[in-house]
Amino acid sequence: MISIEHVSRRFGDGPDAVVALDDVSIDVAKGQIFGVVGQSGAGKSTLLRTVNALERPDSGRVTVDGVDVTALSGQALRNERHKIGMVFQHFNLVGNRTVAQNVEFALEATGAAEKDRRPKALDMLDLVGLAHRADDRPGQLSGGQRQRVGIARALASGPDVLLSDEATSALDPETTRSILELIRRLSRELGLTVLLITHEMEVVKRICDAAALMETGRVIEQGGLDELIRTPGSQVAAELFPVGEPHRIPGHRIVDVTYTGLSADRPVIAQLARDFGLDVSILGAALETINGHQAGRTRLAVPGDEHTARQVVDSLTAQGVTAWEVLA
Ligand SMILES: Nc1ncnc2c1ncn2[C@@H]1O[C@H](COP(=O)(O)OP(=O)(O)OP(=O)(O)O)[C@@H](O)[C@H]1O
Repeated sequence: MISIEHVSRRFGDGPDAVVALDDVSIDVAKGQIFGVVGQSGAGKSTLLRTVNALERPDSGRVTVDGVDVTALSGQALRNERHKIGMVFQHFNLVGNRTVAQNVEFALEATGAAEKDRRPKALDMLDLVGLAHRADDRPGQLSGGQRQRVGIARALASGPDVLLSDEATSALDPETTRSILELIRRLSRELGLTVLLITHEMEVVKRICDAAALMETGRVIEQGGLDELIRTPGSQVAAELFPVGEPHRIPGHRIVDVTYTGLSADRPVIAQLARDFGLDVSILGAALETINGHQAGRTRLAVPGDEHTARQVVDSLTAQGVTAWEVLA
């Protein structure tokens, strides 16, 4: 649905030039919630802005539902933007207009007839649970409620794609959770494709189907969340499961075990002790609910040598979990 192909963008010239995007390629499937995560300055905002053509890449292209947005301008671009809703960190609502009027603005931009705007705005507000606040001003609402209005406004033009620029960064943890749940519900109900940028792993963990990690303009790793958490050495997985940096222990090998889905409920470590008679110690463990499913990682110290570690990894793999030796 969204295809970012070899996109590069540089700001400035000469020694002061900043490479904000360096050969970035990302594919977001229809209906998927895709998170781009990274530190400040990684290039996330610039990337998001290339998708609705607020930013032009120096090279590469972006297509949305098969349309090359990098090649559009004028009315064609404005029409295309109606298919792409945008949610902002600071909501960007107009303070001296009512909640309903804020949503109506978005409808006006699409050319909707005046008589249809208010009923449609109320429908949108109903979708986000705020129809009863239609005639209040944004200043009378909480941060979470304002973001709900921001979402209603973004959806008013009936977009296929929702771009979210740190939509929950200004909100407290509980409100963040409710906004993320709303985005996930709307994505599922409306078949919306969501591309969100965030610096918070919590956001990735809660709603993303897939994610990309960016660092200084480059994508360091990307993939489905299930796949990333089973990839040895994945930085996304290391942040999702905070079991710490591994340390060598004399006479032991260090093995990480990752459980997803059904394997999360199986007593695989007890089985290991029975099969090999090994006195395995647990150095760390993290259990998380990732996109609604339970997943976990356990770090083991296995007494023995490389050969023992290999046998343990093979046995764990045969039991349907993902295991690998760290610091091998
Ligand atoms: N219009 C611009 N002119 C010059 N430099 C820019 C411009 N926009 C972005 N940059 C630079 O490009 C790099 C990437 O910025 P970008 O805002 O995309 O990162 P980010 O990951 O979204 O960061 P943050 O989370 O802080 O918003 C930064 O070094 C930034 O200073």
